[in-house]
Amino acid sequence: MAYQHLEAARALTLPSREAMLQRAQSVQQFWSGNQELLANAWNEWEAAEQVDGNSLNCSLLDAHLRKAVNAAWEDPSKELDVKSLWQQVAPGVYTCQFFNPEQLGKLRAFLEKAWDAQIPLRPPYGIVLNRKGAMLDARSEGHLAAPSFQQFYRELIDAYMRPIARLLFPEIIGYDSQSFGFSINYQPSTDTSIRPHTDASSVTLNINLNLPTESFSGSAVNFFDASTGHTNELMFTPGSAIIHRGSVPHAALPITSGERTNFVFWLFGKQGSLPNPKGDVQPVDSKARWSMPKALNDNVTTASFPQDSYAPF
Ligand SMILES: O=C(O)CCC(=O)C(=O)O
Ligand SMILES: [Fe+2]
Repeated sequence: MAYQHLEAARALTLPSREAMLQRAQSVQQFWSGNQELLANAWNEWEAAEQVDGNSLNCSLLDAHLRKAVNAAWEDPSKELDVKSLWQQVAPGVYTCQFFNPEQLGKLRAFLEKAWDAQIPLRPPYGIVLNRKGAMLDARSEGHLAAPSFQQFYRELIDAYMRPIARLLFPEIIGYDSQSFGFSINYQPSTDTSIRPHTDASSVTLNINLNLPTESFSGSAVNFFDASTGHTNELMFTPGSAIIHRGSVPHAALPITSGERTNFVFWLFGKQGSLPNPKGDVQPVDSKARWSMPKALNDNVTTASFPQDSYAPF
């Protein structure tokens, strides 16, 4: 059999939604017991589907952001050009155009294809179990382990999210070595909203993946400003991103038509550690912010950013 792992993975029976919601032990056993099989299956899937390993790359990003980030990696003294692309919309909350909407079709096509691969993917528990979402980070069992996706995900986290987060939220330095990620999808008939909560992250990057042709109504994200009592209601547009301190309370309002698909990425410190809200912030220079794991393509572990296996959910 040419693709024996792929076939074996497709023959698995996914635990029921009820069992997942109850966090039954059999569910945990399913994901941990099949971890290696699933990783092999995703490898074979890329070969079987002739997935172009280079189709997911930074040309999908907004050109202004990509250019400014590349320039800052070359010369960290240019980092303010990155910062100026992010607009503060509430305390601890910034927005920016992240993906180029015209390019997003490539990413969405890949994700749809992966969704249709019939390889079990673990949906994110988060606040509620999201039916059409997937775990993305290699620390998460049942994650989207397709190698080309993992390479792209690492680049988004290591080349973009971490230095941007350090620029906007200096207190996260030292609490940003670990990454976490999942996708979410809202539809009026399935998962519609998320109640108010804070994230177990030092910083969260939430990126919309809707195509320009995919409109939706409702589904604003509310951010609560404890100092004023104000609620700031933000709407995603195709490819736009919100980056916020994990500690800022937020909620997603019910979606009333269409669909919304997002990537949600978290950073935190070793074993889930988070910055002390009252702690002193150590001043660091721009070079330290734009210091990079040695090899971006080196799946997870790098000398400067060793990953642990702690997962918040
Ligand atoms: O609806 C959103 O985009 C926010 C999602 C969120 O806050 C979460 O998954 O923790
Ligand atoms: Fe959240």
